[in-house]
Amino acid sequence: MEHTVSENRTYLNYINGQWSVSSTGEVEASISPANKHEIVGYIQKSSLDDLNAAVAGAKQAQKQWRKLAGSVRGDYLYKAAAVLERRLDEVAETMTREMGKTLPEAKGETARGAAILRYYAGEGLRAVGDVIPSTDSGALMFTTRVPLGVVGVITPWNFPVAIPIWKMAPALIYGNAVVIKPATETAVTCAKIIECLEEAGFPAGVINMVTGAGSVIGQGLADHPDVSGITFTGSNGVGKRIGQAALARGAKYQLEMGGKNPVIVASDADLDLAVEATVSGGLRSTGQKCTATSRVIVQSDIYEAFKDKLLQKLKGITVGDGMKEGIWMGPCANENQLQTVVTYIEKGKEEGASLIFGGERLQAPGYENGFFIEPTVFEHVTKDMAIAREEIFGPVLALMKVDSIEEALTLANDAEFGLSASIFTTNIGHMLSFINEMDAGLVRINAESAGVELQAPFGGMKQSSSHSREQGRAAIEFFTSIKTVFVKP
Ligand SMILES: NC(=O)C1=CN([C@@H]2O[C@H](COP(=O)(O)OP(=O)(O)OC[C@H]3O[C@@H](n4cnc5c(N)ncnc54)[C@H](OP(=O)(O)O)[C@@H]3O)[C@@H](O)[C@H]2O)C=CC1
Ligand SMILES: O=C(O)CCC(=O)C(=O)O
Repeated sequence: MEHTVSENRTYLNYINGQWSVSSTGEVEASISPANKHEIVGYIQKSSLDDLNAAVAGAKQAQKQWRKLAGSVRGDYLYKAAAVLERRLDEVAETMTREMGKTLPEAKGETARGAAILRYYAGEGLRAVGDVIPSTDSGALMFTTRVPLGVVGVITPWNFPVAIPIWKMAPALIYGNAVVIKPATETAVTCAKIIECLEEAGFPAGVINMVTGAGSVIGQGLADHPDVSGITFTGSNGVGKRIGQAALARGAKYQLEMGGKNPVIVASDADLDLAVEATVSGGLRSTGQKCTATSRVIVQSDIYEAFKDKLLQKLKGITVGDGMKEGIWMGPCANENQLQTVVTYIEKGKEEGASLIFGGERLQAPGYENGFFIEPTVFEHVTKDMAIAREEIFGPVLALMKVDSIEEALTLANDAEFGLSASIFTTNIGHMLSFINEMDAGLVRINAESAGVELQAPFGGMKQSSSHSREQGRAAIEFFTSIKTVFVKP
């Protein structure tokens, strides 16, 4: 089969300030999910020797890096933001070609990456501790914070720019060195971020990237005795394994995992707003966000009106190659993901839910080489069905009908996960019940479940995370340790 080779460059590991060839000599192609014959670039299948070299370089570099003033570390992040902004179009295009989200979404995410870098650059000048009155009037007692050392960063493919940056930027500003293992699916995009960081002039060894299999390089980071902290976003199974490996050797860990995010539509809701937000929150990025809406819980008296408006809106969704203008929804990011979505659609039908929109893989001419699926809606979904309980990570909405807000809240909370949840209502009482009773790390009123603000804490309850929070000032809790200082002259 002829390959449309759009780029035949191999993206190397970045170790101790050098672009390095792996000891394995093996590479694999990163392909476009919109056209599996299009190769975006080649990435290395690295070995534990490569990882060990990266960790050793990071360990050495961190000793000097932590001694710099926070403002000096911040200057590197400001420079990186400027470089990323200059290369925004190129980075965003690589992201779209490599994982499929539409170009406007990819551009928005890349701009968000630059904003995150600037936010954490500013952290270099903010307070880190408290003065605490001692019981000894002649003593000074205060807290300060110290970096962990070398931080391992394991990232998924669904936010190829924002997630690596929202993990690396706080790690760096607080004085850690990093070794990142990006998702294989989006390693070319990650290499471009690392190029931006390199251009910003970070000292050699402070930032390292090693590509390769999760089971080798990701697990190797989790097990490595010189890696003091591991931050991970991805699936629950892998996250739990990483957490256990880190716990076993006393390392700090932070896990962001799945969601089964509900939206409640109350009788008094602005239905147009609720429909708009359900479509955007559930189907943007082809439903591949941990914050994506997947359960739509609607009060019975407005159920039919909501459903009609929703189906009407879905008819206007254009599916296709995210590089093309006018496309609203791209493909699934890879073939496995497409298969997972198809399997859940089949399960939904088998378990007795009614398919009322979409449900088919798109394979007509123009789609045949990509991993495209229609936006899909089920109704008559009951709480025990797989499509109501498990994370699908695809453009599938499950409609559930309830009689009251109390019933809606009970159903919304009947999930293993607790990441994000929304309610659409104009009733202040419903809003307050939702804020108080909804078990989720993010609760949003009259706004979609997806989309987080970089300056606010982000993380989930229950199985969605390791109960830690990322982003905003909350990041300092993971990337530093508190030291309590008692000074007696
Ligand atoms: N919470 C979220 O935002 C995300 C959730 N998911 C969920 O996970 C499902 C599967 O997606 P998938 O890409 O397979 O997610 P994974 O959890 O497998 O991948 C996430 C990251 O972990 C790495 N990894 C894989 N195996 C190991 C391991 N044994 N030890 C350490 N690191 C490892 C991956 O590397 P490599 O790419 O090389 O395999 C990748 O960098 C999705 O359907 C979705 O439900 C997926 C992505 C993001
Ligand atoms: O909704 C967002 O912007 C962030 C989602 C996210 O962190 C994820 O899907 O991993």
